[in-house]
Amino acid sequence: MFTETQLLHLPHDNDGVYRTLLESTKAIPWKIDWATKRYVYVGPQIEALLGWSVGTWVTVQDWADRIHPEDREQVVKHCVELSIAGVDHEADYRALTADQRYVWMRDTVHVLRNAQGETEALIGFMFDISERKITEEKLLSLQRELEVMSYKDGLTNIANRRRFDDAMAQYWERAMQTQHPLSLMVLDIDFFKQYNDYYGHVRGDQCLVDIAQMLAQTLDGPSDLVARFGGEEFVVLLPEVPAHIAHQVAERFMRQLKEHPIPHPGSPHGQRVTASIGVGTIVPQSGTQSIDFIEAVDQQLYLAKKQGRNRVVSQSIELSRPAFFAGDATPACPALTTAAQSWRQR
Ligand SMILES: Nc1nc2c(ncn2[C@@H]2O[C@H](COP(=O)(O)OP(=O)(O)OP(=O)(O)O)[C@@H](O)[C@H]2O)c(=O)[nH]1
Repeated sequence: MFTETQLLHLPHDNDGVYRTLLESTKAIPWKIDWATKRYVYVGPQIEALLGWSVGTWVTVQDWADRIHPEDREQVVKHCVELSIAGVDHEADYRALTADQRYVWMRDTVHVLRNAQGETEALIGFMFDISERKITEEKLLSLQRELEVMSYKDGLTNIANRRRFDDAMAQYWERAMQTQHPLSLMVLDIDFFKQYNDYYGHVRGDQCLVDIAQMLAQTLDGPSDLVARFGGEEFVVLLPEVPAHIAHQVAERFMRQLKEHPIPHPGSPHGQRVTASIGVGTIVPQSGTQSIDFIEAVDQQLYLAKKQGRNRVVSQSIELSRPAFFAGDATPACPALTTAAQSWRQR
């Protein structure tokens, strides 16, 4: 235990008013002599919070030893550096309790300096901030949950359009840097209006869920991304995948759809649900835009529809650079016709 001389000396505190005040707050006061790195005083509240008796706080080593190993190095370094520099500071860390739990603490430290400006002592307060940390962690996890939700399609549980747009921007940039191919599939369910008309919207929704799952199961690349583009249309991004493999992936999905038929009495293709798929592959060049690539692949989908549906149409896509790059009046993507757009508007 501390002897009376080791305890904090408060001038003009003959009746112990200041000490009583200090020791009745929830914040735990302490003082360290900088030359010896020994505790001169620790408020008795420490025992109620951490279980370590006042007498066990002898040197700063006792403090450091009771910091969570994951927090220790960074907290000690931070506090020592600022103490030497004579700068007041604070630190949050997990403190070990006598019964081997951890409590989140905030230490606020005031540096006392002598007439020469040298650090003489540290005084401060420890606060129990566990409640605040729990609330912060709950908020963080809610925030993460919201972020995940904001990237998911509510019906099918796969990625949504927002997630696709982000992934496309990222993969496009990477493919531009590496000059590796990037493939895209755009898939649209055939005669889906008739499916809804025949079975109703609830069964229609279930069909979309089944197609999304089947599509997700068809993919095996670690960075492949399947997303619902909107309505009964899906997109699949295949980074680092050349044209012939992308075509094979699309055909694999078509086989799945055939082997696990979803009845569709209104469809001329075997009275089962079928899909049309446009596939495109590109090695992006500077000055080209991902939106032009998407539209060019969309045009392959349009061709698949036009040629009778229930098929895959693939093409390697080369985009012209926009006029301001090429220095002439060539449109950004001459391959794009308005046909794809007019089909889309139907
Ligand atoms: N159940 C359900 N239906 C949807 C959803 N989103 C879009 N649809 C329906 O999908 C149908 C799409 O119809 P169309 O664009 O004419 O396409 P289609 O009948 O599949 O014809 P083709 O694509 O030309 O083969 C419409 O009836 C929409 O109501 C959805 O979330 N749930």
